[in-house]
Amino acid sequence: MTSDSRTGVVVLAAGSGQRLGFGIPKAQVLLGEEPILRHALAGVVAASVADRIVVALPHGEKPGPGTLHEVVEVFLAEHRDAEWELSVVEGGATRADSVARALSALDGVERVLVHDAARPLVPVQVFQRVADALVAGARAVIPAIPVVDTIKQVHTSHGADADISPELVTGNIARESLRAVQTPQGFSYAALKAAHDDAQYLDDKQAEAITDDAMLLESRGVPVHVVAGSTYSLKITTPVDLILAEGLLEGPLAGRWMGEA
Ligand SMILES: Nc1ccn([C@@H]2O[C@H](COP(=O)(O)OP(=O)(O)OP(=O)(O)O)[C@@H](O)[C@H]2O)c(=O)n1
Ligand SMILES: C[C@](O)(CO)[C@H](O)COP(=O)(O)O
Repeated sequence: MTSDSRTGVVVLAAGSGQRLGFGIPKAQVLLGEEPILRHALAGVVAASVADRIVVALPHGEKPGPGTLHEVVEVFLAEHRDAEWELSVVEGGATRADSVARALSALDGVERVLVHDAARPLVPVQVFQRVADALVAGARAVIPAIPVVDTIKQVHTSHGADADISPELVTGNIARESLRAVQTPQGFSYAALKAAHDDAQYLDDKQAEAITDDAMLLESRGVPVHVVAGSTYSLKITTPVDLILAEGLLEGPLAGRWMGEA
């Protein structure tokens, strides 16, 4: 445990996985031989940062064989003697709704990590870097990695050029200061809860623009600290991500790779 005060971890598994396209909730899709959610829970537990874990499951899912509820029940049964507590909540219509519902079930913790089950291979070191930064005093901390591609700004071309291609370049953005942001994102519980409570009053367009939790804190003037993420923390969004994740599960290039995950 990183500290003696209580840390909660929210595991978001309530998404439908439209872009993955398996016709079942994404967290239920097998990665190797186990559902994505099971990998995510194993990662959280291996990092030893959680006193309490709350898993957001798809809205309307009833417990039963072949469900994510069952994945959680089996995981719990295998960790009967664990020191952490684990509970489930029904997720909401959007990621932010699911976070808000899970936060309500975590009242009493001092710090909270919000993690996408869709990032099932996050190394324990990343969880620990985030948790350690919170213990060191950060109210908000996110893991991120440098952007490797050249980044250009484009505009949808409506002129004659639209016959040639659908977009025109309007500028370049220096990538040195850009970061691709991952989860788990860590927060003071009180700060994140207050931000989510206020976010209820955003209109649909504003709510749609909020794609991570840190944005809510940034808009309230809370400094958001960045720690090193990992290429292993990729988000499974489309089928190619699942192929990449299965490759990572098999191991780092069969021993030929000498880098840090
Ligand atoms: N209503 C929602 C929507 C998303 N999520 C979670 O938020 C994370 C990031 O979402 P994303 O990758 O976009 O997942 P989906 O919403 O399932 O994907 P899609 O948009 O392709 O349907 C995932 O772990 C997902 O389960 C959630 O808990 N509740
Ligand atoms: C929170 C997140 O994982 C950070 O990269 C990401 O923004 C969530 O992705 P979504 O597809 O927009 O839900």
